[in-house]
Amino acid sequence: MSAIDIRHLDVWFGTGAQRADAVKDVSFQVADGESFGLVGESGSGKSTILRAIAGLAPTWSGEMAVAGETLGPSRSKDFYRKVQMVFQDPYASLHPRHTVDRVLSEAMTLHGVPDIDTRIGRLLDDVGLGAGFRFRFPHQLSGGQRQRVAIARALACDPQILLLDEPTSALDVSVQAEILNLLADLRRDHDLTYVMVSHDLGVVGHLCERIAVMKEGRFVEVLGVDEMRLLEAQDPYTRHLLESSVHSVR
Ligand SMILES: Nc1ncnc2c1ncn2[C@@H]1O[C@H](COP(=O)(O)OP(=O)(O)OP(=O)(O)O)[C@@H](O)[C@H]1O
Repeated sequence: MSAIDIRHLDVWFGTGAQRADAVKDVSFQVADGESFGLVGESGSGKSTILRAIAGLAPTWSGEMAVAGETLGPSRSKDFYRKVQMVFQDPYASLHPRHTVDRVLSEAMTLHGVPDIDTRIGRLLDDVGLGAGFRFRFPHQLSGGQRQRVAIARALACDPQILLLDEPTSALDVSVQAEILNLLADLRRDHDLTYVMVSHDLGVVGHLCERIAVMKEGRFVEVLGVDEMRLLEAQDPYTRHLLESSVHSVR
């Protein structure tokens, strides 16, 4: 069974004359352990797809089956253990007055994870920080270290799927590659499935096996990362996108 199976997804905001159709008739499947990328220009609907999966888009239609659950208007508590989101901006996604210890223990307490103490140490090792970071506050961390904490929080309850929304675009270029390598290692070591949004074809090419190119709410084309590297796109819009970022995809 696919980790993610989405059919004919429409997502819209507002009603009547105010209605904005953000995602239009999008279908895709992501296999267990696969990494699937969403790319396209700003406003094309990439983040809205992640938000719809996570239950953060109020109005949608179509069918979504994710982590073994057929999704309706609400999500089960266990869904939020199995499916975790990592956001672009670790500055905004961490509470400024909560220590790393508190950030990591809160979700585990909520989901009844046993032996939280030992687990926090292991999580900090897994994301390359180590126990010395346990009682630090976000303002005592660099941008890359904060994103490592956000990733550790996402991993805390042993999820199956990570929804990654531009996870490196707020970081210095020198740090971006470190975080991408970390995400690649974690996927392998924790048997994770990823859906990742990025503006940057190089980033997606580094981490994903397949990518969907989006424009104005629709999928223009889904292609494998090898086709992407060889610039073998069928659709003119995809070809234009690839050719304009040829240095980053090869
Ligand atoms: N809460 C909202 N209310 C109204 N319109 C919204 C809302 N969120 C998103 N939209 C609209 O939905 C469309 C898709 O937005 P979305 O953020 O998914 O695009 P994106 O491809 O992720 O863009 P970016 O790369 O800039 O984040 C845009 O036209 C956006 O203005």
